[in-house]
Amino acid sequence: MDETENNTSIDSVEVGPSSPRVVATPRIPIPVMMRETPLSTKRERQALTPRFRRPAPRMIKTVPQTRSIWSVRKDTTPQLVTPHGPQELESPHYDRANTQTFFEQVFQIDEIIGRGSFGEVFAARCREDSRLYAVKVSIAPMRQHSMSKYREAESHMIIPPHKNLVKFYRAWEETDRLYIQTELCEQSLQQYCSVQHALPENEIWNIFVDLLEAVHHLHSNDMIHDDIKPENIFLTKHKICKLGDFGLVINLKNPNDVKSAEEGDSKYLAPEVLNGKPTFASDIFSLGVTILEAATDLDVPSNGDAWHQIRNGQIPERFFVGISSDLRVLIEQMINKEPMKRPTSDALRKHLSIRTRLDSRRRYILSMDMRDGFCNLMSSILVWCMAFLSVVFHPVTRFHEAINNRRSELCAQFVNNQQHTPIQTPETSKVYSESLTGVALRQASQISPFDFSDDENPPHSQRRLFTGPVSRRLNFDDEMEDEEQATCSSSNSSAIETAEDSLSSPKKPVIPVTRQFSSRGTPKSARRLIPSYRNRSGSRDPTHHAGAGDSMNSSILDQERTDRYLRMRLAEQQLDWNDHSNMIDEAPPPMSCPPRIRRSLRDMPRMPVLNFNLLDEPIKKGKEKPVVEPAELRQRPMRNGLKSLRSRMASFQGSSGDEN
Ligand SMILES: Nc1ncnc2c1ncn2[C@@H]1O[C@H](COP(=O)(O)OP(=O)(O)OP(=O)(O)O)[C@@H](O)[C@H]1O
Ligand SMILES: [Mg+2]
Repeated sequence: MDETENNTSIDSVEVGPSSPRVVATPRIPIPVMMRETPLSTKRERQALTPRFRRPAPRMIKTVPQTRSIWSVRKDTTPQLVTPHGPQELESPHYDRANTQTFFEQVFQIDEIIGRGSFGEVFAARCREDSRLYAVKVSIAPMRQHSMSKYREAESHMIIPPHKNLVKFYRAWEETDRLYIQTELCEQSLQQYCSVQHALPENEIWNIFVDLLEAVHHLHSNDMIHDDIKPENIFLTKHKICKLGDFGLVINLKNPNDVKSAEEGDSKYLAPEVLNGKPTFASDIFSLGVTILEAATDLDVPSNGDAWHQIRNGQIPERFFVGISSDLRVLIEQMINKEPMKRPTSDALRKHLSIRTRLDSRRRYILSMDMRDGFCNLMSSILVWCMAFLSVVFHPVTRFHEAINNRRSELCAQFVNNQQHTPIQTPETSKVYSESLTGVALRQASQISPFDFSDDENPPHSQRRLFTGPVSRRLNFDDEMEDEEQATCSSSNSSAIETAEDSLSSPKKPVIPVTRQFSSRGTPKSARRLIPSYRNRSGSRDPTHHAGAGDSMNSSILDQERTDRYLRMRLAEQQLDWNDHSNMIDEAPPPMSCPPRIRRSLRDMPRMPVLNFNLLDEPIKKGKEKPVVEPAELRQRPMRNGLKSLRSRMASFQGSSGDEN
């Protein structure tokens, strides 16, 4: 085709000594199909074709089931593949009795990271050392007695390890499938290039140098890789290139390998291999195409004219824009049609551009290895330390926990045992209980702490008054039971007033009594216990019709209660507060008691013993005087401690004496 007729084509622009005329044409994008040459970059192809997005890899928990046309022997025991033949495979995590495969038992499978013609590749964490590996599993069960059965595994074992080759760990066979465990890399060069497209030149040189080292290592060991391509080249997290997939590797020392040599990927295939056997030079050709693809983002053709165009050295100039002449020359030499004209790996290493980079690259890889080794060492030391510390401090933490629990148990026990309220007046109960619970009395002057009539769940400190041994100890006699207990517990002294109940019986003398259970100020829990309250609330209930017997009983009960109350008040009045011989001698609180409670107990005056005999004395009818509740007591402000109670009692005594 005449170039002058198509001067709008980019590919028609020829620059260089071979072209006499340089035609500077405007760079109008032309669809690939209309171009003179079918070669294009991968980015251009992506722009023309609908974008295909590979679906996210599926999380696989087990090795997928596959079918085979081959009838296979189900040998379930895993066999380690070694250069000296199969050997028994052992692992502390493998249980023969378990129906799962060795792979499923010893590895925790993360995801599928790749699929090839041979098999599927899984990223899996080995339970033996908790590290991640790539495990390649053959898709189809392999034919029995197949000569090439273990080729990839054998190649891995034969090739001496090299920093630019994917590291091999082990291979085993189970249920006629081959498993190859190798080092896990971050991604393949093909994946990296498909994202980055044309890579910067320094990265290209690094890749070139790494791959050249790998190829040189293989060639110097009489091995031909035969499948060099970006899909079989892997990048680590430090961007170090590693050559992998030794499925087609030819060991020149093994005549069987040479005989059964297969062609690699046609995209990267040297032209002479179509009619012959792979050679070192064919590897160099594949490496040259790989570097060309990485450097120019060329969409490498697998066949057709474009395939021949590359092999004839007719790569349009535009692909080399921005690439140094050194790199371009080396690439062109490597993809030379004539295998004899291609440089050997050794000759390439001696090239000035590569030789200068080899040393720095070696140092970089060494430093990264050392860094990784150091990080691994530190992390394993850290894990050991953490394990050690957790073992050492486990008993200490348990001990501390146990002591704390015991201490709180003892405190609770002590508080319960120390509750003593021999004088069962609302005032004393309140003072004592509040001193225990730490509720300040000044708060009580504003809001009665016991007025939670509408609250079924009073605060914890208040709830204590109605539970436990306090109320149980208040039984002066069996009959009093709930009523008296509740009277003593319920310390709403503002409830002292003339009893409405006593007015219900006109025959009885009008005696001022304590209204024991007012609907306001008496906790519901206490109200429910008390028959008088129940009767009262029952009479309010329109559905409740109390009979004559009921009212008689209740008036007798009220009378009794009033009598008892008056006797109690008399007993209180006759207390000798200065008689210390009559005091209860209590042991000091133990040290396990919280200091706050200990302090309040220490500051409290000792409680006098109540003379209960007074209660048993027969009541002298007519002699008893109605107790008039002093206004001071009724409107009593809630003040601190027994001191105020004592002074009030004294004044009350005095006032009653005056009356006498
Ligand atoms: N060690 C590894 N680290 C990370 N990814 C890997 C590793 N080995 C394989 N892969 C991924 O799995 C894909 C297929 O792996 P591999 O090339 O070994 O399989 P294959 O069956 O030989 O395929 P093909 O014959 O097409 O080359 C690779 O392209 C790569 O994406
Ligand atoms: Mg492969």
